[in-house]
Amino acid sequence: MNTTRPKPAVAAAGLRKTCGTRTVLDGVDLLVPQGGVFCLLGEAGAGKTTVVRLLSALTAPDGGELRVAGHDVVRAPASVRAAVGLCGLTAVDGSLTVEENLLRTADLHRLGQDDGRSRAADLIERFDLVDVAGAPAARCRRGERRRLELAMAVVGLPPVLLLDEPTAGLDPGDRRAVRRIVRQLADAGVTVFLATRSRAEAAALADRVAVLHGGRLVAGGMPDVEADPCRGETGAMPVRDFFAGNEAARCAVSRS
Ligand SMILES: Nc1ncnc2c1ncn2[C@@H]1O[C@H](COP(=O)(O)OP(=O)(O)OP(=O)(O)O)[C@@H](O)[C@H]1O
Repeated sequence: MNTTRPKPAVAAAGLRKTCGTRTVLDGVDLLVPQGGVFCLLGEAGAGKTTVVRLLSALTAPDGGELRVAGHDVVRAPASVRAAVGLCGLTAVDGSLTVEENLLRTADLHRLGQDDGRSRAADLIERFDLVDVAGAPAARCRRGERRRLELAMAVVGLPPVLLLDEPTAGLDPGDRRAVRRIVRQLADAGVTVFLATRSRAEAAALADRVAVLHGGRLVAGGMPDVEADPCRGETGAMPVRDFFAGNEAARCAVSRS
């Protein structure tokens, strides 16, 4: 019998980050298992983007431990960067077509010409970009551009995908399309770590939720979505019993 437990996608212990004299993250512990969608929920300024930047090894912690896909962000930042996809990290070049942007990203991941082409074609199909594949990215609508950014983030087949407010600024139809893609990626085995201010977003997508408030985690667990027939269909539903009995968490998200 194989008793080896799969490594968590993210393991943080006592994570601290300061900016000047300001403590932005104050001892954050996180354990994100492989697979599924993990939502980090919190109001503006809670520290979500800082967590995402630490997870992608774009910045280093000032204290605590952080491993992503089994790699230590301080000792092995290059391995962490290779293991994560970060939406928006590779900038879309508006003068290139949608397809060319994907091929360029595939090239950055050293996929090789044939693999790059088939990966780009697959993503264009699956992310509903067929109609704009040959158009300059600058002409894409906002929702198409967001789907392109998502596709570019997963060209290299990262085991962990980091998303910071992936549906912000999108209209409801485009929001649903992005959520559908996020769900498909998670169902295909990608661990999605999604930072959001929106309880509706967390309720629509999350398998697990942690609530960040003032740089500290104040709640975590599984949303009560099974009882909610609207899951994934609407951005406006109340999140019933989402943080039952946890007043701190309710306060933390009351303005989101
Ligand atoms: N480089 C920096 N220098 C000074 N303060 C910073 C810096 N980066 C972040 N902060 C502060 O740290 C806090 C957390 O910022 P962060 O962007 O991580 O929050 P957030 O939860 O992502 O917020 P939002 O939802 O508005 O994006 C904020 O108060 C922000 O002003």
